Amino acid sequence: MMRQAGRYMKVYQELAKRHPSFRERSENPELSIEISLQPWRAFRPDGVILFSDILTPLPGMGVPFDIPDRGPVIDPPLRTKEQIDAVHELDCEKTAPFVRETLQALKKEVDGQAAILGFVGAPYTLATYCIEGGSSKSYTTIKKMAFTEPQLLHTLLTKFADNIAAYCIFQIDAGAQVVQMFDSWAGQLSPLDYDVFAAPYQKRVVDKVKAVHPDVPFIMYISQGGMLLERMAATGVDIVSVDWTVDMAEARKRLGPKVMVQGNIDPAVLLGSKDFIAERTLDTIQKAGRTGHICNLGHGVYPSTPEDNVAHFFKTVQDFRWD
Ligand SMILES: Cc1c2[nH]c(c1CCC(=O)O)Cc1[nH]c(c(CCC(=O)O)c1C)Cc1[nH]c(c(CCC(=O)O)c1C)Cc1[nH]c(c(C)c1CCC(=O)O)C2
Repeated sequence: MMRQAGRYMKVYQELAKRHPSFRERSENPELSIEISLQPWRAFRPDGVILFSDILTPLPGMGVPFDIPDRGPVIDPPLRTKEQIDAVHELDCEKTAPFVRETLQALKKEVDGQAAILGFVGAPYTLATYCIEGGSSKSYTTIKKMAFTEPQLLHTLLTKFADNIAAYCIFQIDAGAQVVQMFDSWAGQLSPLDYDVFAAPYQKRVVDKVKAVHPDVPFIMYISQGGMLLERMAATGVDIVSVDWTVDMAEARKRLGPKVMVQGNIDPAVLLGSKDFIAERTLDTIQKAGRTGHICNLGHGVYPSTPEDNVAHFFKTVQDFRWD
């Protein structure tokens, strides 16, 4: 599951109290290995995701960030040509050796019993944080740049695409067997602008990674991406992460047999009864069909979810057999 190392686990919440800095939890291998393994030990999923963040490689490009409370803060935000020109090439080994160490340790610990997943942020979504200075509701600062100084934004997106491709390859070389790219906020663009500011850079990352590692499955996720399924597949990814804004049967029909899918149960379903969780999970499995489906939620587990309900979701999937 995405965000499986999630905030809903009590062992995680206790560890986070002892180590209140997110950057420490995600950049100290001892901690990030431990956190990554918590859900593996509890639920035995088919995949174990690196505990990290999409912003983690930014300091290595000259863009420091902090997560003082809930959301990320980038101060000063990137808004001028001088600042964007100063964004530099990412030396993964020099600036993010902890990611390699964590992936290597996970691979060893899990020992082939589950797939190790790495992940990265897509250029457009990373740019929203850098230009807005953090999370946003309306994305007016980045859109103003897109619509008044497009060349400036294109310069930044190109640098991010090349660095993120290198970072993806670094994760695969360190042991990631699947990679997922999050372009969480690309769905906030009109389709016209998505095709100019998001899609070409997603594709640039996918093409560069595929040139080196053609057989490593690549997953793409966009928040509220239901209307973008065909566009997501057109980047050349192997697996489209589907959220609950679209029915899984319809998603399969629209994507055709060559594209695999991940998803798409509403995480709020896990706030319901055990029977309800099983019913909705089986509905998704049936609709996705026999092959090419990673059964998952459409997004991360909400922090208020009882761990027992998460366990029931896993059990429902693990006990299921096609007849
Ligand atoms: C809160 C936040 C952070 N970083 C970010 C946010 C969202 C803010 C916003 O809505 O604009 C940015 C971010 N980080 C991640 C994404 C892509 C996934 C998505 O769309 O939700 C996005 C958009 C992946 C992630 N970010 C994280 C993971 C993996 C770890 C996990 O399983 O939670 C992933 C895939 C971890 C993360 N990242 C962060 C924290 C505090 C945590 C750990 C959980 C916690 O302590 O509460 C900081």
